[in-house]
Amino acid sequence: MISVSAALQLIREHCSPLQPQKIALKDAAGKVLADDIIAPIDIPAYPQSSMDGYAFSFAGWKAVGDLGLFGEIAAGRGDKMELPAGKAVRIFTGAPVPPGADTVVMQEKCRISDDELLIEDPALQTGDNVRPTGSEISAGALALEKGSLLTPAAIGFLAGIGLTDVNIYPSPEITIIVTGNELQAPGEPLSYGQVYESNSLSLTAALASLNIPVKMVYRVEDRLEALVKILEHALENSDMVLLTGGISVGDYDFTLKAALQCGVEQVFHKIRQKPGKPILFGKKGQQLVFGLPGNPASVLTCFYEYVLEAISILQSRQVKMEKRETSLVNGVKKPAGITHFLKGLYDGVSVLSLDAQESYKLNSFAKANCLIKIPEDITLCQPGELVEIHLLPI
Ligand SMILES: Nc1nc2c(c(=O)[nH]1)N[C@H]1C(S)=C(S)[C@@H](COP(=O)(O)OP(=O)(O)OC[C@H]3O[C@@H](n4cnc5c(N)ncnc54)[C@H](O)[C@@H]3O)O[C@H]1N2
Ligand code: MOO
Repeated sequence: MISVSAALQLIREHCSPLQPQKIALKDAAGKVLADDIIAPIDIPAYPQSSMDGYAFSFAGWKAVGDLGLFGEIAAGRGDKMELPAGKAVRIFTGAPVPPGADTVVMQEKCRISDDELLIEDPALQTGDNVRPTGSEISAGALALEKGSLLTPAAIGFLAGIGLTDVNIYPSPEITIIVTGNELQAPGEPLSYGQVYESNSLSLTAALASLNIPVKMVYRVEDRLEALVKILEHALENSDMVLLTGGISVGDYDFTLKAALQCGVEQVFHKIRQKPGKPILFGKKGQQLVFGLPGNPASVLTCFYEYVLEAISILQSRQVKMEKRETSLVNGVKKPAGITHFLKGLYDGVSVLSLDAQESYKLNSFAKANCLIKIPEDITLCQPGELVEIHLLPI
């Protein structure tokens, strides 16, 4: 059995980023940029009016007073007009401000009299209501850094500088295998000795919150040959396989055996922690295998504490939980030599360790917003003591 920190270190040593892929920008929402993006052109590409009104030379206006009118420029006008001195041109939002003009007055702040523009905007200054060329971004400047998350705004920004595709770190292809003869699908009647299968749903939901679709979910009975067959198939098609159940010492626990039989190299098995003690982490080539202990709270705790660490590396993005120090509302006791991860409720000031911490219960986990980490050597935490919490990414 190894410590929590040794397990995390081994995960870091055995994971590496997935190969970047070029994809269409329209499909890139939620992905992570694998390259710096340099703006290919100035945006705006021309001085652009930000108002409906009139464009003119500010210095010219100050010199001559009222301005004569000279045509109009609507957004999208492609021919470049030159504005004669002493003139103002009718202009609309988004339209190019022509050479010879440097300022736009809003139409609400001027009036036309005898074909002349009378500007009634005492606060107006040179350059007002004009978006200068390159003022969003100039050609050659860093538009978005490698590692940035492609949010809707980031996608719009990159489209706005003319990009059609981007290099991203792909989402890992993840297959879930749940094991157990006792598992019954929710919605079906529950016979004696059966439990409703929930691990694949909680894991799928946890991955969905990271924008990672699950490639496939398999349900396998407690039979070595059956598990080997499915695991072999999953390994051929996945970057990561998450198994749940069958990783302890029972006669029907076949996860470790099946993994070894499939050529998976065991990196570690068992961490000095509760819940989730018998977790397995292994590797076959570049493919990662987590054998998560079947108890539903063990599955999720191990997912948050360890699988997130691996996904962060595969995708070159931080999806790990935010850590904070805060004071504990209620005291907790535990034996030495084992790290505990307790379901907690953090209100921004202090954290309450919830009831129902057993690993077969999700009742308290369903209400928790963090895990409280009580280190190996601590046996007693008094109310008011500082503890480390890991905020759940929910
Ligand atoms: N003699 C020992 N027994 C056990 C030990 C031990 O050290 N010595 N460790 C215990 C600990 S700690 C854990 S954690 C569990 C892990 O067991 P497995 O990974 O082999 O999991 P299973 O036995 O298959 O299942 C455990 C539990 O979870 C329920 N389960 C399983 N899969 C699902 C699912 N998909 N959805 C909902 N519930 C599921 C299953 O019915 C069991 O109740 O081992 C202890 N035993
Ligand atoms: O390590 Mo287990 O998850 O406590 O029941």
